[in-house]
Amino acid sequence: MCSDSPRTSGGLTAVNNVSFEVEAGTVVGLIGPNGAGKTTVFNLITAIYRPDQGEISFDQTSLINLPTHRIVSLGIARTFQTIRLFQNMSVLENVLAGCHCQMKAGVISSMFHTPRQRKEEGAAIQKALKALDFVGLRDQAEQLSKNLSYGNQRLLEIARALGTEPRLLILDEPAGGMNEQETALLVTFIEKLRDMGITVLLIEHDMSLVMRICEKIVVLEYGSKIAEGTPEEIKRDARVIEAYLGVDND
Ligand SMILES: Nc1ncnc2c1ncn2[C@@H]1O[C@H](COP(=O)(O)OP(=O)(O)OP(=O)(O)O)[C@@H](O)[C@H]1O
Repeated sequence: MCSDSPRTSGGLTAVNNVSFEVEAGTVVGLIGPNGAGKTTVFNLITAIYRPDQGEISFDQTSLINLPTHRIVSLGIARTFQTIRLFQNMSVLENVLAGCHCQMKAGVISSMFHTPRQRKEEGAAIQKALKALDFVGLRDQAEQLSKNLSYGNQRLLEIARALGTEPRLLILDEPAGGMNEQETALLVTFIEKLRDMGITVLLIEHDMSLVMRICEKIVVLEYGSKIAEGTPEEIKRDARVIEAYLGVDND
């Protein structure tokens, strides 16, 4: 995947000339001070925003001009910085909502609840339960989402993304609001995802997490890329140190 895309919003160029690649099967971190343009990059990849120019591609397929549901069906799923769950729906229903955008049965099939429709629904439930199992929430499948702890709601968002069977999982501050124990568990999940061959691109302010699990880190400041490299290279990079000077990195 690479991107090279100015994105102007109300006169502000949020992201300018940012270009990087995410190698399949790796965990890559996108970091930078608040307002650096990290979420904007995610919104560009997932077609929430459109770049004014540049290219964003996934496995040699251009994502420019594709609608979000097509991007999901290519194998890209994401979570959001602010939790976006259907709070009054069950845990399972939330994951199914993600799976549904991949179902192929047409309107007629859905109206008459044909065998094809029933078969697809059964497969979606199995996929959803598998995703819940992965994040340890299967036992709570029937709970209302709003009754989950904050950390578990974040894990549910990951399960919902996994329900679409992505090849690339994009996580926006997955450890945000998690306690130490929940963060440690999250790290094991991300490592497991990588071992399963799922590529992970994440934004995270928890630097110890980023340094521990990312093979590569891309650093943004004021909408531009200021560094890219291994955790060791990034820790030593003078521009990165300067960008973070005075910022609490813990
Ligand atoms: N829809 C929008 N309209 C106007 N300005 C926007 C919009 N989206 C983002 N911005 C601005 O673009 C800049 C980059 O925002 P973005 O959310 O991408 O930063 P970020 O690096 O993800 O920040 P944080 O770490 O605080 O989440 C900021 O100055 C932000 O205020």
